[in-house]
Amino acid sequence: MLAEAIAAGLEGTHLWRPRSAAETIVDGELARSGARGAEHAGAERSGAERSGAEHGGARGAEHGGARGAEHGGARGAEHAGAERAGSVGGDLVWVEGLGRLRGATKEMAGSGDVLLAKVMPVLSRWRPPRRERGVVVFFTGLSGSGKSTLAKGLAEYLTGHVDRTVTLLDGDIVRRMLSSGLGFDRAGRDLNVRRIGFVAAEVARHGGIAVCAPIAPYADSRAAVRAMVEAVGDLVLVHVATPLEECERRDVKGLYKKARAGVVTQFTGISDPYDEPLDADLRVDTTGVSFEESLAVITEFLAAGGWLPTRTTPTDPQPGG
Ligand SMILES: Nc1ncnc2c1ncn2[C@@H]1O[C@H](COP(=O)(O)OS(=O)(=O)O)[C@@H](OP(=O)(O)O)[C@H]1O
Ligand SMILES: Nc1ncnc2c1ncn2[C@@H]1O[C@H](COP(=O)(O)OP(=O)(O)O)[C@@H](O)[C@H]1O
Repeated sequence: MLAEAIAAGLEGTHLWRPRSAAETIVDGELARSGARGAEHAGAERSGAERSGAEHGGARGAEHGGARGAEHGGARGAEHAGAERAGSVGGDLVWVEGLGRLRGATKEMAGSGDVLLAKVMPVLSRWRPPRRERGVVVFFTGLSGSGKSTLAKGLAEYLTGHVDRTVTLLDGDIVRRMLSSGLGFDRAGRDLNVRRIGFVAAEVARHGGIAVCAPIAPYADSRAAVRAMVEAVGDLVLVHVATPLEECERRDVKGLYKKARAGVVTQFTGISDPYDEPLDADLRVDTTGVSFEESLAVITEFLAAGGWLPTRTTPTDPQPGG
């Protein structure tokens, strides 16, 4: 009971959620067996279902046809297991810690209350509930997929609705201010993305929200970012999975045309690789979907995951409004 009391006391009941269908908690201990992952997705899923988006990946089916935004892909059964263990804020670490704590207190009969009073402040500092925990929303995707538009929209939305600092680290801005001089070869991109991860992790360390939007084409660099961020807070990886054909059709900056002509070299998707993320927390294809719809999918995901108060989703009435 002690562990449950601590989780409840922290308003952090979400922390009890196993991260995938393959992981569960049995009597306060972490086990990898089965069913509870999907069960826990229920409450989180409802908001996104209202918007016709898919959530809580164990189901895996896409709503709204080919144009629908797909949700929670990496939480799906296909990604269950090792890839997810310890990710999304390292909740398993938290759960395991509480499990161990619970085991220890069983041997200390009668001392639970005293222990609770002592450990609560420590645990609270170590792992605050998600609404207060630093979080990095990291968009990745091809040029023209919609990263900057969505990142800017999300940052503006958060600034207006959440009482926390919001830092926008857009790819273009970072390239000018933080990574000027770096090229688009592998080493340049890797360093650029790691720098973004470092700055974002510092924001998260102090309880803020960082919204990042580089292409971040390499799995290794993204993994390094995840490690940096999850040491201090949560990472929500959003794969803006707009297909190359659509990005090229948009050709917002005319770079695809130049890349096809060989004027711009090492262009992601044309002459340089993009590693499709296998660990994305959310996957959004913006093809034929309005900006407002895509943004709502993201804010609802964040609200359902406990990072935002549920009432701040764009479709819900706002205080005073
Ligand atoms: N060779 C090549 N490949 C891809 N992109 C190129 C290239 N050269 C310039 N650009 C422009 O730079 C923007 C991508 O910069 P990023 O810092 O996000 O890239 S990376 O994460 O370091 O790979 C990218 O911006 P977005 O279109 O906003 O993604 C491009 O406009
Ligand atoms: N649902 C959507 N979400 C975001 N952008 C969209 C959407 N639908 C169309 N777009 C358009 O796609 C383009 C994406 O450009 P941008 O945000 O600069 O992409 P990136 O930063 O990935 O290079 C913009 O012109 C934007 O208006």
